[in-house]
Amino acid sequence: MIIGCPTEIKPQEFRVGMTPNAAQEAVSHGHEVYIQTGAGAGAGFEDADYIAAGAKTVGTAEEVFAKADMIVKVKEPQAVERKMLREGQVLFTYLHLAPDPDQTHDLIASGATCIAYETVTDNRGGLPLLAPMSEVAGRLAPQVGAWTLQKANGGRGVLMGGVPGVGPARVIVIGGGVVGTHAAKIAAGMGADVTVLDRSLTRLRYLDDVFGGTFKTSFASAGNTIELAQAADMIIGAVLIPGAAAPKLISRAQLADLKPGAALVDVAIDQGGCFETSKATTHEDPIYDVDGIMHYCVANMPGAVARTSTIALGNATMPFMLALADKGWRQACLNDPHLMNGLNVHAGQLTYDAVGEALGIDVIAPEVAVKG
Ligand SMILES: NC(=O)C1=CN([C@@H]2O[C@H](COP(=O)(O)OP(=O)(O)OC[C@H]3O[C@@H](n4cnc5c(N)ncnc54)[C@H](O)[C@@H]3O)[C@@H](O)[C@H]2O)C=CC1
Ligand SMILES: CC(=O)C(=O)O
Ligand SMILES: [Mg+2]
Repeated sequence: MIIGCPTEIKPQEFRVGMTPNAAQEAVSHGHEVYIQTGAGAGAGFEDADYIAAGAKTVGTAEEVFAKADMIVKVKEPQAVERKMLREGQVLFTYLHLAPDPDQTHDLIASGATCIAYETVTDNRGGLPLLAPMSEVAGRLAPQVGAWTLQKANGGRGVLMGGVPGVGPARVIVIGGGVVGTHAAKIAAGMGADVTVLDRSLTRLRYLDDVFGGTFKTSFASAGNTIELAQAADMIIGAVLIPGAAAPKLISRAQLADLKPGAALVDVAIDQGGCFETSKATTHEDPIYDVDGIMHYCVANMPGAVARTSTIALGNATMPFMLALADKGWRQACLNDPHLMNGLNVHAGQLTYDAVGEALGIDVIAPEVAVKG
Protein backbone atom coordinates (compact mmCIF):
# COMPACT_ATOMS: atom_id res chain seq x y z
CA MET A 1 0.00 0.00 0.00
CA ILE A 2 1.08 3.60 -0.53
CA ILE A 3 0.82 5.63 2.68
CA GLY A 4 0.91 9.43 2.55
CA CYS A 5 1.57 11.91 5.32
CA PRO A 6 1.07 15.62 4.54
CA THR A 7 2.19 18.65 6.58
CA GLU A 8 -0.49 19.73 9.08
CA ILE A 9 -2.03 23.07 8.08
CA LYS A 10 -4.27 23.92 11.04
CA PRO A 11 -2.96 27.18 12.62
CA GLN A 12 -0.02 26.60 14.96
CA GLU A 13 -0.26 22.82 14.54
CA PHE A 14 3.29 21.46 14.64
CA ARG A 15 2.58 17.75 15.07
CA VAL A 16 2.97 15.24 12.23
CA GLY A 17 0.98 12.07 11.57
CA MET A 18 3.96 9.71 11.13
CA THR A 19 7.28 9.65 12.96
CA PRO A 20 10.38 8.34 11.17
CA ASN A 21 10.02 5.21 13.35
CA ALA A 22 6.45 4.68 12.08
CA ALA A 23 7.61 5.20 8.50
CA GLN A 24 10.41 2.69 9.01
CA GLU A 25 7.99 0.04 10.34
CA ALA A 26 5.61 0.60 7.44
CA VAL A 27 8.48 0.28 4.93
CA SER A 28 9.68 -2.89 6.64
CA HIS A 29 6.16 -4.31 6.13
CA GLY A 30 6.56 -3.73 2.38
CA HIS A 31 4.66 -0.43 2.07
CA GLU A 32 5.71 2.77 0.33
CA VAL A 33 5.61 5.94 2.45
CA TYR A 34 5.43 9.47 1.01
CA ILE A 35 6.02 12.35 3.43
CA GLN A 36 5.51 15.98 2.44
CA THR A 37 8.80 17.89 2.54
CA GLY A 38 9.23 19.53 5.93
CA ALA A 39 6.19 17.79 7.47
CA GLY A 40 8.15 16.67 10.54
CA ALA A 41 10.09 19.89 11.13
CA GLY A 42 7.75 21.29 13.80
CA ALA A 43 8.17 18.10 15.81
CA GLY A 44 11.94 18.05 15.36
CA PHE A 45 12.12 15.45 12.57
CA GLU A 46 14.16 16.27 9.44
CA ASP A 47 13.40 15.05 5.93
CA ALA A 48 16.71 13.15 6.16
CA ASP A 49 15.33 11.16 9.13
CA TYR A 50 12.41 9.97 6.98
CA ILE A 51 14.64 9.21 4.01
CA ALA A 52 16.94 7.19 6.28
CA ALA A 53 13.82 5.30 7.41
CA GLY A 54 13.09 4.34 3.79
CA ALA A 55 10.34 6.91 3.09
CA LYS A 56 10.25 9.26 0.09
CA THR A 57 9.59 12.99 0.29
CA VAL A 58 7.39 14.96 -2.11
CA GLY A 59 7.03 18.74 -2.27
CA THR A 60 3.29 19.34 -2.01
CA ALA A 61 0.21 18.07 -0.22
CA GLU A 62 -1.43 17.63 -3.64
CA GLU A 63 1.23 15.05 -4.55
CA VAL A 64 0.82 13.24 -1.23
CA PHE A 65 -2.96 13.03 -1.61
CA ALA A 66 -2.72 12.03 -5.29
CA LYS A 67 -0.29 9.16 -4.65
CA ALA A 68 -1.57 7.68 -1.39
CA ASP A 69 -4.03 4.84 -0.83
CA MET A 70 -4.14 5.89 2.84
CA ILE A 71 -3.55 9.35 4.33
CA VAL A 72 -2.25 9.42 7.93
CA LYS A 73 -2.62 12.79 9.68
CA VAL A 74 -3.16 14.38 13.09
CA LYS A 75 -5.92 16.98 12.85
CA GLU A 76 -9.23 16.84 11.02
CA PRO A 77 -8.74 17.64 7.30
CA GLN A 78 -9.15 21.33 6.58
CA ALA A 79 -11.44 22.45 3.71
CA VAL A 80 -8.61 22.53 1.15
CA GLU A 81 -7.50 19.02 2.17
CA ARG A 82 -11.06 17.66 2.00
CA LYS A 83 -11.17 18.64 -1.68
CA MET A 84 -8.16 16.38 -2.31
CA LEU A 85 -9.73 13.22 -0.86
CA ARG A 86 -11.20 10.71 -3.28
CA GLU A 87 -13.43 7.66 -3.39
CA GLY A 88 -11.63 4.52 -2.24
CA GLN A 89 -8.97 6.45 -0.32
CA VAL A 90 -8.58 5.82 3.43
CA LEU A 91 -8.18 8.74 5.84
CA PHE A 92 -6.82 7.90 9.31
CA THR A 93 -6.76 10.91 11.69
CA TYR A 94 -8.71 12.83 14.38
CA LEU A 95 -12.08 13.96 12.96
CA HIS A 96 -14.36 15.22 15.81
CA LEU A 97 -17.36 15.27 13.44
CA ALA A 98 -20.27 15.78 15.89
CA PRO A 99 -19.75 19.56 16.28
CA ASP A 100 -18.58 20.04 12.66
CA PRO A 101 -21.33 19.75 10.00
CA ASP A 102 -19.23 21.30 7.20
CA GLN A 103 -16.47 18.75 7.58
CA THR A 104 -18.97 15.91 7.90
CA HIS A 105 -20.77 16.85 4.68
CA ASP A 106 -17.45 17.24 2.81
CA LEU A 107 -16.17 13.84 3.97
CA ILE A 108 -19.44 12.18 2.97
CA ALA A 109 -19.24 13.89 -0.44
CA SER A 110 -15.59 12.81 -0.93
CA GLY A 111 -16.49 9.11 -1.08
CA ALA A 112 -13.43 8.34 1.07
CA THR A 113 -13.27 5.90 4.00
CA CYS A 114 -12.62 7.95 7.14
CA ILE A 115 -11.47 6.33 10.38
CA ALA A 116 -11.39 8.65 13.41
CA TYR A 117 -8.70 8.19 16.03
CA GLU A 118 -11.02 9.45 18.77
CA THR A 119 -13.62 6.69 18.41
CA VAL A 120 -11.30 3.66 18.16
CA THR A 121 -11.82 1.65 21.38
CA ASP A 122 -9.99 -0.95 23.47
CA ASN A 123 -11.17 -3.90 25.51
CA ARG A 124 -10.92 -1.99 28.81
CA GLY A 125 -13.49 0.63 27.81
CA GLY A 126 -10.83 3.16 26.83
CA LEU A 127 -10.04 5.19 23.73
CA PRO A 128 -6.43 4.20 22.94
CA LEU A 129 -5.84 6.76 20.18
CA LEU A 130 -7.37 9.66 22.13
CA ALA A 131 -5.63 8.73 25.39
CA PRO A 132 -2.08 9.93 24.59
CA MET A 133 -3.32 13.37 23.49
CA SER A 134 -5.68 13.50 26.46
CA GLU A 135 -2.69 12.85 28.71
CA VAL A 136 -0.88 15.76 27.08
CA ALA A 137 -3.86 18.14 27.08
CA GLY A 138 -4.70 17.20 30.67
CA ARG A 139 -1.16 17.95 31.82
CA LEU A 140 -1.17 21.23 29.88
CA ALA A 141 -4.55 22.42 31.19
CA PRO A 142 -3.42 23.64 34.67
CA GLN A 143 -0.33 25.20 33.06
CA VAL A 144 -2.38 27.28 30.58
CA GLY A 145 -5.04 27.89 33.21
CA ALA A 146 -2.41 29.26 35.61
CA TRP A 147 -1.25 31.64 32.88
CA THR A 148 -4.86 32.66 32.18
CA LEU A 149 -5.34 33.42 35.90
CA GLN A 150 -2.54 36.01 35.79
CA LYS A 151 -3.85 39.57 36.10
CA ALA A 152 -2.22 40.80 32.87
CA ASN A 153 -4.17 38.11 30.99
CA GLY A 154 -7.52 39.15 32.46
CA GLY A 155 -7.51 36.58 35.25
CA ARG A 156 -8.16 36.84 38.99
CA GLY A 157 -4.49 37.27 39.85
CA VAL A 158 -4.38 34.10 41.93
CA LEU A 159 -1.25 31.92 42.23
CA MET A 160 -1.90 28.18 41.95
CA GLY A 161 0.01 27.17 45.07
CA GLY A 162 -0.57 30.32 47.10
CA VAL A 163 2.30 31.19 49.46
CA PRO A 164 2.79 30.66 53.21
CA GLY A 165 -0.05 32.55 54.85
CA VAL A 166 -2.17 32.76 51.66
CA GLY A 167 -4.25 29.81 50.52
CA PRO A 168 -3.92 28.09 47.14
CA ALA A 169 -6.13 28.45 44.07
CA ARG A 170 -9.26 26.32 44.04
CA VAL A 171 -9.44 24.20 40.90
CA ILE A 172 -12.32 22.00 39.83
CA VAL A 173 -12.02 19.48 37.02
CA ILE A 174 -15.30 18.34 35.45
CA GLY A 175 -14.83 14.84 34.01
CA GLY A 176 -12.39 12.47 35.69
CA GLY A 177 -11.27 10.44 32.66
CA VAL A 178 -7.84 10.66 31.07
CA VAL A 179 -7.74 14.47 30.63
CA GLY A 180 -9.27 15.05 34.06
CA THR A 181 -6.96 12.72 35.95
CA HIS A 182 -3.81 14.16 34.39
CA ALA A 183 -5.07 17.73 34.90
CA ALA A 184 -5.85 17.04 38.56
CA LYS A 185 -2.45 15.45 39.20
CA ILE A 186 -0.58 18.44 37.76
CA ALA A 187 -2.83 21.07 39.40
CA ALA A 188 -2.35 19.34 42.76
CA GLY A 189 1.37 19.15 42.08
CA MET A 190 1.37 22.93 41.56
CA GLY A 191 -0.09 23.22 45.04
CA ALA A 192 -3.72 23.98 44.15
CA ASP A 193 -6.75 22.72 46.09
CA VAL A 194 -8.30 20.34 43.54
CA THR A 195 -11.68 18.58 43.23
CA VAL A 196 -12.58 16.23 40.37
CA LEU A 197 -16.25 15.76 39.41
CA ASP A 198 -17.62 12.85 37.40
CA ARG A 199 -20.99 11.19 36.85
CA SER A 200 -19.44 7.72 37.07
CA LEU A 201 -19.23 6.48 40.66
CA THR A 202 -16.97 3.67 39.51
CA ARG A 203 -14.54 6.24 38.20
CA LEU A 204 -14.78 8.35 41.37
CA ARG A 205 -14.08 5.26 43.49
CA TYR A 206 -10.98 4.52 41.42
CA LEU A 207 -9.76 8.12 41.69
CA ASP A 208 -10.36 8.19 45.43
CA ASP A 209 -8.49 4.90 45.91
CA VAL A 210 -5.48 6.01 43.90
CA PHE A 211 -5.35 9.76 44.54
CA GLY A 212 -7.33 10.16 47.77
CA GLY A 213 -4.64 12.21 49.51
CA THR A 214 -3.85 14.31 46.45
CA PHE A 215 -7.24 15.62 45.34
CA LYS A 216 -10.91 15.33 46.31
CA THR A 217 -13.77 13.85 44.30
CA SER A 218 -17.40 14.87 43.96
CA PHE A 219 -20.40 13.48 42.10
CA ALA A 220 -21.18 15.70 39.10
CA SER A 221 -24.84 16.45 39.77
CA ALA A 222 -25.87 19.83 38.33
CA GLY A 223 -26.19 21.18 41.88
CA ASN A 224 -22.72 20.05 43.05
CA THR A 225 -21.14 21.24 39.83
CA ILE A 226 -22.44 24.79 40.09
CA GLU A 227 -21.82 25.03 43.85
CA LEU A 228 -18.15 24.03 43.42
CA ALA A 229 -17.83 26.22 40.30
CA GLN A 230 -18.95 29.29 42.24
CA ALA A 231 -16.07 28.82 44.71
CA ALA A 232 -13.44 28.01 42.04
CA ASP A 233 -10.62 30.10 40.61
CA MET A 234 -10.16 27.65 37.72
CA ILE A 235 -12.62 25.26 36.06
CA ILE A 236 -11.25 22.63 33.70
CA GLY A 237 -13.81 21.04 31.33
CA ALA A 238 -12.83 17.42 30.59
CA VAL A 239 -16.06 15.50 29.94
CA LEU A 240 -16.63 13.14 27.03
CA ILE A 241 -19.47 11.09 25.65
CA PRO A 242 -17.53 9.27 22.90
CA GLY A 243 -18.18 10.68 19.44
CA ALA A 244 -21.05 12.90 20.67
CA ALA A 245 -21.30 16.65 21.15
CA ALA A 246 -20.20 17.59 24.69
CA PRO A 247 -23.02 18.30 27.19
CA LYS A 248 -23.21 21.98 28.27
CA LEU A 249 -22.60 22.05 32.02
CA ILE A 250 -22.30 25.80 32.78
CA SER A 251 -24.69 28.23 31.07
CA ARG A 252 -24.05 31.86 30.19
CA ALA A 253 -26.45 32.98 32.94
CA GLN A 254 -24.43 30.99 35.51
CA LEU A 255 -21.24 32.92 34.66
CA ALA A 256 -22.63 35.80 36.72
CA ASP A 257 -22.31 33.63 39.85
CA LEU A 258 -18.64 32.65 39.24
CA LYS A 259 -15.71 34.56 40.73
CA PRO A 260 -14.74 37.55 38.53
CA GLY A 261 -11.60 36.67 36.54
CA ALA A 262 -12.02 32.92 37.04
CA ALA A 263 -10.35 30.84 34.31
CA LEU A 264 -12.41 28.31 32.31
CA VAL A 265 -10.19 25.86 30.41
CA ASP A 266 -12.48 23.91 28.08
CA VAL A 267 -10.44 20.94 26.93
CA ALA A 268 -13.64 19.32 25.62
CA ILE A 269 -13.86 22.08 22.99
CA ASP A 270 -12.95 19.64 20.21
CA GLN A 271 -16.32 17.98 20.84
CA GLY A 272 -18.04 21.37 20.91
CA GLY A 273 -17.12 22.38 24.48
CA CYS A 274 -18.88 21.84 27.83
CA PHE A 275 -19.55 25.50 28.70
CA GLU A 276 -22.31 27.33 26.80
CA THR A 277 -19.98 30.28 26.14
CA SER A 278 -17.08 28.20 24.74
CA LYS A 279 -15.93 28.73 21.17
CA ALA A 280 -12.79 27.21 19.68
CA THR A 281 -9.66 29.37 19.83
CA THR A 282 -6.12 28.91 18.50
CA HIS A 283 -2.65 28.95 20.04
CA GLU A 284 -2.18 32.37 18.38
CA ASP A 285 -5.10 33.91 20.27
CA PRO A 286 -6.06 31.41 22.95
CA ILE A 287 -8.18 33.32 25.50
CA TYR A 288 -11.22 35.60 25.52
CA ASP A 289 -13.51 37.21 28.08
CA VAL A 290 -17.24 36.62 28.50
CA ASP A 291 -18.88 38.58 31.33
CA GLY A 292 -15.54 38.90 33.15
CA ILE A 293 -14.78 35.16 33.01
CA MET A 294 -11.65 34.20 31.03
CA HIS A 295 -12.07 31.31 28.57
CA TYR A 296 -9.22 29.19 27.13
CA CYS A 297 -10.60 26.92 24.37
CA VAL A 298 -7.77 25.73 22.13
CA ALA A 299 -8.94 22.69 20.17
CA ASN A 300 -5.46 21.32 19.47
CA MET A 301 -3.69 21.86 22.77
CA PRO A 302 -1.12 19.05 22.25
CA GLY A 303 0.20 20.94 19.20
CA ALA A 304 1.92 23.28 21.68
CA VAL A 305 4.28 20.49 22.70
CA ALA A 306 4.54 18.97 19.26
CA ARG A 307 7.53 16.74 19.81
CA THR A 308 6.22 15.00 22.93
CA SER A 309 2.77 14.75 21.35
CA THR A 310 3.91 13.43 17.97
CA ILE A 311 5.95 10.65 19.55
CA ALA A 312 3.14 9.76 22.01
CA LEU A 313 0.52 9.72 19.24
CA GLY A 314 2.79 7.74 16.90
CA ASN A 315 3.34 5.07 19.57
CA ALA A 316 -0.43 4.59 19.84
CA THR A 317 -1.41 4.78 16.16
CA MET A 318 1.39 2.56 14.82
CA PRO A 319 -0.22 -0.88 15.31
CA PHE A 320 -3.52 0.30 13.81
CA MET A 321 -1.78 2.02 10.90
CA LEU A 322 0.13 -1.20 10.19
CA ALA A 323 -3.03 -3.32 10.39
CA LEU A 324 -4.84 -1.01 7.94
CA ALA A 325 -1.88 -1.06 5.56
CA ASP A 326 -1.15 -4.80 5.81
CA LYS A 327 -4.73 -6.09 5.58
CA GLY A 328 -6.62 -3.26 3.88
CA TRP A 329 -9.24 -1.36 5.87
CA ARG A 330 -12.05 -3.90 5.38
CA GLN A 331 -10.16 -6.93 6.66
CA ALA A 332 -8.47 -4.91 9.41
CA CYS A 333 -11.88 -3.74 10.69
CA LEU A 334 -13.41 -7.21 10.35
CA ASN A 335 -10.54 -8.64 12.44
CA ASP A 336 -10.71 -5.91 15.10
CA PRO A 337 -14.08 -4.58 16.30
CA HIS A 338 -12.24 -1.81 18.17
CA LEU A 339 -10.83 -0.48 14.90
CA MET A 340 -14.29 -0.90 13.33
CA ASN A 341 -15.55 1.53 16.00
CA GLY A 342 -13.26 4.12 14.43
CA LEU A 343 -15.14 4.04 11.12
CA ASN A 344 -17.11 7.31 10.85
CA VAL A 345 -17.65 7.71 7.08
CA HIS A 346 -17.50 5.30 4.14
CA ALA A 347 -18.31 5.76 0.45
CA GLY A 348 -20.75 8.62 0.86
CA GLN A 349 -22.39 7.44 4.10
CA LEU A 350 -22.02 8.22 7.77
CA THR A 351 -21.30 5.13 9.90
CA TYR A 352 -21.18 6.52 13.47
CA ASP A 353 -24.43 6.80 15.44
CA ALA A 354 -23.52 9.65 17.82
CA VAL A 355 -22.46 11.86 14.91
CA GLY A 356 -25.67 11.07 13.04
CA GLU A 357 -27.71 11.97 16.12
CA ALA A 358 -25.81 15.23 16.67
CA LEU A 359 -26.17 16.36 13.06
CA GLY A 360 -29.48 14.75 12.01
CA ILE A 361 -27.88 12.65 9.26
CA ASP A 362 -28.84 9.03 8.45
CA VAL A 363 -26.28 6.42 9.47
CA ILE A 364 -25.54 2.92 8.22
CA ALA A 365 -23.94 0.37 10.55
CA PRO A 366 -20.17 0.01 10.10
CA GLU A 367 -20.67 -3.78 9.91
CA VAL A 368 -22.84 -3.18 6.81
CA ALA A 369 -20.44 -0.63 5.30
CA VAL A 370 -17.47 -2.96 5.69
CA LYS A 371 -19.20 -5.68 3.64
CA GLY A 372 -20.66 -3.32 1.00
N1 LIG B 1 -8.57 20.42 23.29
C1 LIG B 1 -7.68 19.48 23.00
O1 LIG B 1 -6.62 19.75 22.47
C2 LIG B 1 -7.93 18.08 23.39
C3 LIG B 1 -9.18 17.72 23.76
N2 LIG B 1 -9.46 16.45 24.20
C4 LIG B 1 -10.84 16.22 24.59
O2 LIG B 1 -10.98 16.14 26.00
C5 LIG B 1 -12.23 15.49 26.29
C6 LIG B 1 -12.03 14.44 27.39
O3 LIG B 1 -11.27 13.36 26.88
P1 LIG B 1 -10.83 12.10 27.77
O4 LIG B 1 -10.45 12.53 29.12
O5 LIG B 1 -9.87 11.33 26.96
O6 LIG B 1 -12.18 11.29 27.86
P2 LIG B 1 -12.53 10.09 28.88
O7 LIG B 1 -13.57 9.28 28.21
O8 LIG B 1 -11.28 9.45 29.37
O9 LIG B 1 -13.16 10.86 30.13
C7 LIG B 1 -14.37 11.56 30.07
C8 LIG B 1 -15.00 11.52 31.45
O10 LIG B 1 -16.14 12.41 31.40
C9 LIG B 1 -17.12 11.83 32.26
N3 LIG B 1 -18.40 12.48 31.97
C10 LIG B 1 -19.22 12.31 30.90
N4 LIG B 1 -20.28 13.13 31.01
C11 LIG B 1 -20.12 13.83 32.17
C12 LIG B 1 -20.88 14.83 32.83
N5 LIG B 1 -22.03 15.28 32.32
N6 LIG B 1 -20.40 15.34 33.99
C13 LIG B 1 -19.23 14.89 34.52
N7 LIG B 1 -18.48 13.93 33.95
C14 LIG B 1 -18.92 13.42 32.78
C15 LIG B 1 -17.04 10.35 31.95
O11 LIG B 1 -17.63 9.58 32.98
C16 LIG B 1 -15.53 10.14 31.84
O12 LIG B 1 -14.95 9.74 33.07
C17 LIG B 1 -12.70 14.92 24.94
O13 LIG B 1 -13.66 15.77 24.36
C18 LIG B 1 -11.44 14.91 24.11
O14 LIG B 1 -11.69 14.92 22.72
C19 LIG B 1 -8.49 15.49 24.28
C20 LIG B 1 -7.20 15.79 23.89
C21 LIG B 1 -6.84 17.09 23.35
C1 LIG C 1 -7.46 15.00 20.42
C2 LIG C 1 -7.22 16.13 19.54
O1 LIG C 1 -8.10 16.62 18.92
C3 LIG C 1 -5.90 16.69 19.44
O2 LIG C 1 -4.95 16.11 19.96
O3 LIG C 1 -5.76 17.76 18.81
MG1 LIG D 1 -8.61 18.59 19.23
